[in-house]
Amino acid sequence: MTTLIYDIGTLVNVRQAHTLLYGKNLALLPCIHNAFLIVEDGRITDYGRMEDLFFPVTDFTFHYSAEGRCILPSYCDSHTHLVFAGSREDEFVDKIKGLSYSEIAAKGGGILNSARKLQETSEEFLYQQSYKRLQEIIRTGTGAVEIKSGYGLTVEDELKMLKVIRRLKESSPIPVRSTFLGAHALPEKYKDNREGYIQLIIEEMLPRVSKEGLADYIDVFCEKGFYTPEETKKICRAGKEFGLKPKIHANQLYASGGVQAGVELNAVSVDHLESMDDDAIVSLAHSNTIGTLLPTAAFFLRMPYQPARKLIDSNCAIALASDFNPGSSPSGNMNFVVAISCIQMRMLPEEAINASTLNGAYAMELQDEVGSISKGKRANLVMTVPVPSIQYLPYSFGSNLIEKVMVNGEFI
Ligand SMILES: N=CN[C@@H](CCC(=O)O)C(=O)O
Ligand SMILES: [Zn+2]
Repeated sequence: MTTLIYDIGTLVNVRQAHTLLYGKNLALLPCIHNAFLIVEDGRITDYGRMEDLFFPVTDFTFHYSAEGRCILPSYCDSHTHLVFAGSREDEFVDKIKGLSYSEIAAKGGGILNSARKLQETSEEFLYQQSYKRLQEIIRTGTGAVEIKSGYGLTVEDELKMLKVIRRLKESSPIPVRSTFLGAHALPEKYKDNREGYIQLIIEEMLPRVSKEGLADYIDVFCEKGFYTPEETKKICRAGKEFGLKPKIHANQLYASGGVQAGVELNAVSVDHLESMDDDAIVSLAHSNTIGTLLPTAAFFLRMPYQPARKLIDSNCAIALASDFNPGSSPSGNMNFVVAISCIQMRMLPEEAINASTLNGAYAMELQDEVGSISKGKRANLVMTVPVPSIQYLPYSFGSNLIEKVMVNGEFI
């Protein structure tokens, strides 16, 4: 089945060969104006300028005129917790009344609140709720996603979450990557026995996760009041023994050494980065580890935004992700992530698009499948409504500017 899309106003992020984009290269966004795109059996097979399209449009099984609209690769959302049970709007109201994220966590809210809800929820119901969220983010333009466990916090409940992620992988039309986050918080039962819970993760959870092939990555919430850099390294090294590469939560609330721990572990990514000191920036800049910024978490928690400009100007490799979760970012809408990155973190629109597509794909090791308009990659694309320019997308935040979404070569 061959599909031609012609009269594309701007075909965005077109690259045959590519590498992870560091520093100033993040601003280089290759585009073709007045373009065509050919898709065969779900994959991109050709593209170019309209004047170089030598076949009549009627030669193609399906042919659509984009009538000047833009086409971009779908978003690659490399950090979510979209498998969760219920919502936490009561905490949202507590935050409005002035309680901090740490204060809410200390009074049994936060991650432990979601863990209690999840433990009481059946695998089937958890799957149904999560499947709806997955469908919703696909409709808003996400074409590949990473999903974490971490609201189970017991052997059986962590496995339950990971099995739900596996079912999503099987039923999802877009690629899904799975991350084991047993070390997301310290369960109540272990509050005086940290060592005991870490032992449970390493000796009981990890072997089962590995035996059942349930995860691609290992994550730890490396933060004051959660897990120390030393504990993070211990857990991630154990994960590596089982073939799981680290992608960790670092420097969200404090500059607590998480970035340096991630770099030392050769993590695929260190994520959050609201609280960066010079040491952490230098460490990240001299590494192959991607810094994944989650600006909607900073927005929702009213925290300082990630120092995106400083990170890019220091030559770090930056990705953007939604952090979709019930506590600190109850939205998986990557259009808003891109807009807020430009508005509040002073990223250029070109940088934000690259960081949420190609670099996001690298942050899930899916760069050969998705993240750019390249021959051989999946045709996971978004078509905008008529817009005057690419810069208009983050500028006109809040409007739905996506007219159509293509997944595996089909408009959904
Ligand atoms: N920071 C740690 N984990 C999530 C928040 C989880 C929650 O509050 O439920 C995050 O990435 O923001
Ligand atoms: Zn997170």
